[in-house]
Amino acid sequence: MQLVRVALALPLMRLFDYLLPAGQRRPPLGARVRVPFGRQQKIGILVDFPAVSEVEPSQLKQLSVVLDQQSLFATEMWHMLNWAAGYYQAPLGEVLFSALPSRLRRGESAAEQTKILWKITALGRQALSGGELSRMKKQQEALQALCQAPLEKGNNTFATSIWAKLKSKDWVQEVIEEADIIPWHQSAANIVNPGERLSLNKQQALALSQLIFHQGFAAWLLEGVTGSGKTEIYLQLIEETLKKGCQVLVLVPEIGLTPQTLQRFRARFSLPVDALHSELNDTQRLQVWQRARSGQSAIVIGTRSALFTPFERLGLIVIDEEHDPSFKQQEGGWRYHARDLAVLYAKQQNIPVLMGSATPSLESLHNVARGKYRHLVLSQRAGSGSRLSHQLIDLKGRLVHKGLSETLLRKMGEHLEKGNQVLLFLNRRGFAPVLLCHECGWMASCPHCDKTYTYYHHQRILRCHHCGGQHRVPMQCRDCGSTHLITTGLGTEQLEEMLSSRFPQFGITRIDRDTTARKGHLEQHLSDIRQGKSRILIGTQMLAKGHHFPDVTLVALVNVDSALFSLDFRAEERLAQLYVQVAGRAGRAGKPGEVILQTHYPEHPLLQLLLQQGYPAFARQALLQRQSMGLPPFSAQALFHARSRNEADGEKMLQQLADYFLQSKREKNISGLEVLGPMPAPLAKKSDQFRWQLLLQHPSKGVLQHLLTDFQSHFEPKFSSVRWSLDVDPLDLS
Ligand SMILES: Nc1ncnc2c1ncn2[C@@H]1O[C@H](COP(=O)(O)OP(=O)(O)OP(=O)(O)O)[C@@H](O)[C@H]1O
Ligand SMILES: [Zn+2]
Repeated sequence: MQLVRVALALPLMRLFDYLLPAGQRRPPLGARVRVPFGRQQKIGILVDFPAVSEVEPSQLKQLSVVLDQQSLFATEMWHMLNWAAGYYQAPLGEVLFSALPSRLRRGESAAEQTKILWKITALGRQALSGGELSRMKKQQEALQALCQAPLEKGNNTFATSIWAKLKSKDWVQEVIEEADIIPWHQSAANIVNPGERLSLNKQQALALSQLIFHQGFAAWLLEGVTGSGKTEIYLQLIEETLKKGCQVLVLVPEIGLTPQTLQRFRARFSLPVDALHSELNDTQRLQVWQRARSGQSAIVIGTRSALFTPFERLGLIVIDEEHDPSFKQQEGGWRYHARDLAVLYAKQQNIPVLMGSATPSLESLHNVARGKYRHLVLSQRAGSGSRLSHQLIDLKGRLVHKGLSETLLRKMGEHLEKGNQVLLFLNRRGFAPVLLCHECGWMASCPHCDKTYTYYHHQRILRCHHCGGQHRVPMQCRDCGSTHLITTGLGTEQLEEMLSSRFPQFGITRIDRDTTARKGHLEQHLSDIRQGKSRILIGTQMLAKGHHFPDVTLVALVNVDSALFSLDFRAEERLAQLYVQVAGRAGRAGKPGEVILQTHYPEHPLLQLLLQQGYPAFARQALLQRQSMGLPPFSAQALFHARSRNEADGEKMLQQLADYFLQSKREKNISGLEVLGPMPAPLAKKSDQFRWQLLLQHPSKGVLQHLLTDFQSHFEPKFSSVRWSLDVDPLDLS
């Protein structure tokens, strides 16, 4: 009897063996199968045909049914995912399943379904024009929509009941859509919309010609200052790739934040551009997966997980803002880095990968220095973008109005009077981060997280930014009973309030997670900014990323001092990147741009270096520092997290791990291994869970890999009360 080995979507490192029913043809690796598991049936993915099983032959069960006659994974994808499961020490089942759209995870068919469409009938048109529908608003809207184009049954914004009513009156009918799966490269004559393409400046042209001239795999780092026209280079390289009949994958940090980018791609190409964003439902996600796989999409744009989209013929991967930490999965069972995997994947396929940033990660710059990545540089802004002037304002001893210095307020006035826009960056939402007792110093803090509550003035509420918990604002101090409660610190809500009384004549838009939580609000805010309705822009990180606002001439960073003294060794890199990205929103179209940074520490070496010599000089120095301290990218790290409701258990479990690794170090004589911890995580308690961590570090990735693999096969931590996870190449130590 034929044995098959199956990976299930379970947080377990082991695989499961079954028997193939007699007489059944051997399915391909990467096909889904349904198997008995305890009393249930589970979907698994076939990963091996072992010769023998550790399970007693009498205990082996037969698999129930084979769901796919073809593998769901192309060879390169299969290799990449299998490699990644090993490298990131993740269960293969979790890895393979997370690469599939959820409908396939549930066992639905992978083949493209013929769609059923709703179309309007002649009777329906009569009803619409005859005004019979004035009291049936929804039905009227649905018919009006059908006048534009047919809608897919089961995949549109109108309720099923509306369609039932319309159908009962014969105003609509169901029509089966003719399958048209002609790959675009067989049908398309014109790839680019004329008039959209820009003529490149010298630096851009040089970079593009190197990219085009090179054949096969190469990892390119395009380091171009903000507004230097990196996107234009992506677009023109993509055009060349499409002309060869190949598809393109574009990875971006957050697609919802910058709808402009997507619009720019759609405006440029007259071919199908599919976006994978958070608002797609499961059906739409599956459709993008199918369209890319069958070659119907020319370009797929998406965040981290879009890397797992199957392509019929992939020719290029572009990664925009490659330094962005969101490319690293920070939660769950397998914490992969999409950029690093993309490089490996591109190599297997022998295609180029182009990574762009104004502020490349130190990892990527190190890879350039080691000759692993090729470097392209754009040192000047393109088109009418101007050079920026930078200024530090020393807040020490100055008069400050709610966190803003007189100098900044005056500058704001000047820029606004000239008809320009001003952008204020403050990475803290809410009114104030602390509510405290003026008599005794008690601070209102979340009982579940041991962190202070953020105070929201407008809603009169306290909110915990870690667990999302809420509390009404107390009237009195819990310790001394005083009613004299005050806020300290500044959040975006308070900044908005202050500025609207200071500059009542100018519209203000605030962009943070609170003002954009509802669907459509972000788009509304961005459009207010673009139309000039609002002239003062206040925002958190959300406003710093990739936006192009031509009328912004002044950008101010209100308060970034806490990042200067963080314990995280990556904090300086993050701050430098943030500064450059935020600053880069100024002076992008013809008008000179000014950047102001307020600080109590103007002499801080990081600020001095960054402002006087720019990001490349900062990065060079930061790399030297990392090297002298043996930190990444000059060493490899792996971080164990443990969390439990009981304060002691997480620590105990990690102590066992630490002992295990220290023992391995002695026994195997591994010099250079550092075992740091267990120590409380920087956020030591969250949602009633106590959080601990243990950090391993070794100069060699390979050595660390071996240790971890050994660990997985030898060590079973015995604490049922503790949930733990392992993060290889961690980016976030919180
Ligand atoms: N060759 C060119 N000639 C004229 N204008 C250009 C050229 N290249 C780019 N631009 C314009 O310069 C602006 C910035 O370009 P683009 O958005 O491509 O830069 P970027 O480097 O991707 O920016 P960022 O990293 O800040 O997002 C855009 O308005 C773009 O239309
Ligand atoms: Zn909390």
